[in-house]
Amino acid sequence: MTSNDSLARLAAVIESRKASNGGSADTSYVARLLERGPDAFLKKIGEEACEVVMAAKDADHGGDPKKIVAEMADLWFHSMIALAHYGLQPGDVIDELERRAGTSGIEEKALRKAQQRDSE
Ligand SMILES: N=c1c2ncn([C@@H]3O[C@H](COP(=O)(O)OP(=O)(O)OP(=O)(O)O)[C@@H](O)[C@H]3O)c2ncn1[C@@H]1O[C@H](COP(=O)(O)O)[C@@H](O)[C@H]1O
Repeated sequence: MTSNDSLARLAAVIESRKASNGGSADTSYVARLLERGPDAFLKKIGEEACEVVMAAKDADHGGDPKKIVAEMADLWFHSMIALAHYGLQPGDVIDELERRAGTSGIEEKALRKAQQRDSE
């Protein structure tokens, strides 16, 4: 199974929880978060991002880098709940990364700054 398939499968589960309209909030963590709304899952995204940073800093000081994987999985998972809430798909993010492929971040930033200057 490719990573795209895994993301698509998880997105489909999240969509099915969304379709239950909070009906399975007693048994489903996803349904519960969707029912609680953006404040709940956006807070989790912030927390999980901090946990990724902490795991990476631990790894810098001799900790196990695999902890970064676990924290990053939590971050991706909660981010996917946000995507579903806003009617988006992981494929939209992958398409955006594809669109950026081959464009250096430095080149892109210089172009953006030039466009900003032109519009001022
Ligand atoms: N990938 C995940 C996944 N990753 C993390 N989590 C849950 O995310 C929660 C938050 O993680 P934390 O480390 O912050 O734990 P916590 O302290 O219990 O969290 P809070 O009390 O702060 O909410 C935990 O309860 C994890 O179990 C996930 N819950 C579900 N999934 C996927 O979503 C599917 C549907 O899940 P349900 O909707 O629960 O059936 C599952 O089959 C999985 O594929």
